[in-house]
Amino acid sequence: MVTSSRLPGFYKLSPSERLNTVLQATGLEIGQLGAVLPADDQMLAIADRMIENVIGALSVPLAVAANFKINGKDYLIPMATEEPSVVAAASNMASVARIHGGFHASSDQPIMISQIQVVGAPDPHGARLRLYERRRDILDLANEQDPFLVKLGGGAKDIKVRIIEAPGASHVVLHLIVDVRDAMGANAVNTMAEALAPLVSEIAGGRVRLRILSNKADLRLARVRAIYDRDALGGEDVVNGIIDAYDFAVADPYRAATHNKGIMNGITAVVLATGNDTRAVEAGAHCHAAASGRYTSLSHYEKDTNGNLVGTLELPMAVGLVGGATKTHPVAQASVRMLGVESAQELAQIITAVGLAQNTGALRALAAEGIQKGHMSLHARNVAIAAGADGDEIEHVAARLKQAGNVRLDIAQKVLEEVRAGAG
Ligand SMILES: CC(C)(COP(=O)([O-])OP(=O)([O-])OC[C@H]1O[C@@H](n2cnc3c(N)ncnc32)[C@H](O)[C@@H]1OP(=O)([O-])[O-])[C@@H](O)C(=O)NCCC(=O)NCCSC(=O)C[C@@](C)(O)CC(=O)[O-]
Ligand SMILES: NC(=O)C1=CN([C@@H]2O[C@H](COP(=O)(O)OP(=O)(O)OC[C@H]3O[C@@H](n4cnc5c(N)ncnc54)[C@H](OP(=O)(O)O)[C@@H]3O)[C@@H](O)[C@H]2O)C=CC1
Repeated sequence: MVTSSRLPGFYKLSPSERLNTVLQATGLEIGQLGAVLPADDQMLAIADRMIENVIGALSVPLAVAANFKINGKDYLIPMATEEPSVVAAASNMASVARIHGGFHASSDQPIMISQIQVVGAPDPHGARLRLYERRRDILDLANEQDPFLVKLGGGAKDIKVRIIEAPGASHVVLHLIVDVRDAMGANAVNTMAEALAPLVSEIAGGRVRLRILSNKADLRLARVRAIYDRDALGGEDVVNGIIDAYDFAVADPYRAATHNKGIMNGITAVVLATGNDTRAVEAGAHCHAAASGRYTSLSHYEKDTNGNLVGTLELPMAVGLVGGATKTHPVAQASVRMLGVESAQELAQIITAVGLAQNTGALRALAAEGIQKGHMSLHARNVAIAAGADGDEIEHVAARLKQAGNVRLDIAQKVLEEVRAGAG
C-alpha cells in the first residue's frame, strides 16, 4: 500500500533520492527493491539523462543471431528480448535461407510524413487548393528549420493535402513529406510542422491543431525475400504446412495477430537493441497490416518451381542511426557498431530480414513438431527460476522438465523439492 502517490518535485531529485522516496512511500526495504539498481553507476547516470523520474534500469538480455546473409553481406545481428527461443529460431531460419543465397532486401528512401491538422476552415476544398498553390513557400519555410538535413540531401520534399471528414466537421490535413536521411525523423519533422503552423493557418483560413508525424510510415517501406530450401525445412509436407498456416493468417484476423506477433518478435528485438523506437515501428507495422481495411498477414508465402518456400515481407520501417537512444545508449551504439551499417535504409533492411526469418521459424515449428517442443525446452530455465531454483539447481531442474516433456511451474516446484531433498 502506497502512503501517497502525490510526489511534488519528485522529478527534481537524484535517482537515489527518488529510490529512498519510493521506499518510504511503499514501506518496502532496500533488499526488496534494490534489484532496480544497475551494477554500474554510469548506467544509472545515463538512464537518468534519457528519461524522467529514473530510479534504476531494467536490463534485458542482448543476444546475437547468427547465420544472416543479406544482399550478399554477412551480419551478426544484435537482438534484445526477454523471450526464449526467438534468437534460436531466427538463427535457424537464417541458416536455411543461406542455402539459396540468403535474404534479398530493398527499401524506399527514408521519407516520413508530418501531419498538420486545420480545423474550422470555412471552405475546406478551397483551402486545400490554396495550400497547393503555396507549396514552394511551405517547403522553403520547412527547410529553413533544418539546414543540416538539407545539406545531407534530405529535407521537406513535397506536400499532400487531404480533407478528412470527421463527425460534424471537415478537417484540412496537410502532409509534409520529408526525407529524414539517417534519422528516424520524428523530432526533425515535428519541428518543421510546428514552424509551419502559422503559415498553414493563414493560407487555409482555419485554426491549426495537431502538428505531429504519422507513424503510418508507408512512404518508407522495407522489403525482403528469401528462398527456403524445401529439404532443409523438413520436406514437402512442412512447406505445405507453412503455406496452410499463411493462408489461415491471410483469412483470419485472430490468426493474423499471432502470425504478425511472430514477425515482431524479431523486429522489435533488433529495433530495441539498436536504441530505436519500438512503439513507432510496431504502430507502423500493425497499421500496414490493416491497410486494405481488414487486418491480415504482413508476410506472404508461396512455392517456387522446385518446391522450395518463397517468403516475402514488406512493411514500414522508421528506424534511424543518429537520433533518440541510438546515440545516447552505449549498448545501442555497440549494437550498431556490431552490425557495421552505413545508413538507416541498410538497418531497415536488416530488421525486415530478421522479421521474415522469425516468422518462418515459428511457422516451420508450428507446421512440423509444434511450438512447444523447441520453445518450451528453451523456456524451461525460466520456469525453473520462477519455481525458485538457484545456481546449479536451474540447469538441473530445467533438464528434468525437458526430460519429462512437461515444462510447468507446479512440476518445476516438485522437481526442485526433490533436488533439494537429494532425490533429484
Ligand atoms: C528452437 C529451434 C530453433 C530448435 O530447432 P531444432 O531443429 O531442434 O534445432 P537444431 O538443434 O537442429 O539447430 C538448428 C539451428 O537452430 C539454431 N539453434 C538451435 N538451438 C539453439 C539454441 N539453443 N540457441 C541458439 N540457437 C539455436 C542454430 O542456428 C542451429 O544451427 P547450428 O548452430 O547448430 O548450426 C526450433 O524449435 C524453433 O525454431 N522453434 C520455434 C521457436 C519460436 O518461434 N519462438 C518464438 C516464440 S513463440 C511466439 O511468440 C510466436 C508464435 C509461435 O506464436 C508466432 C506464430 O504463432 O506464428
Ligand atoms: N510518434 C512518434 O513516433 C514520436 C517519436 N519521437 C521520438 O523521436 C526520436 C527520433 O527523432 P529524430 O528526428 O530521428 O531524432 P533527432 O532529432 O535526435 O535526430 C535527427 C536530427 O539529427 C541530425 N542529423 C545528424 N546527422 C544526420 C543524418 N545523417 N541524417 C539525418 N539527420 C541527421 C539532424 O538535425 P540537426 O540539423 O539539428 O543536426 C536531424 O534533424 C525518437 O526518440 C522517437 O522515440 C518523438 C515524438 C513522436
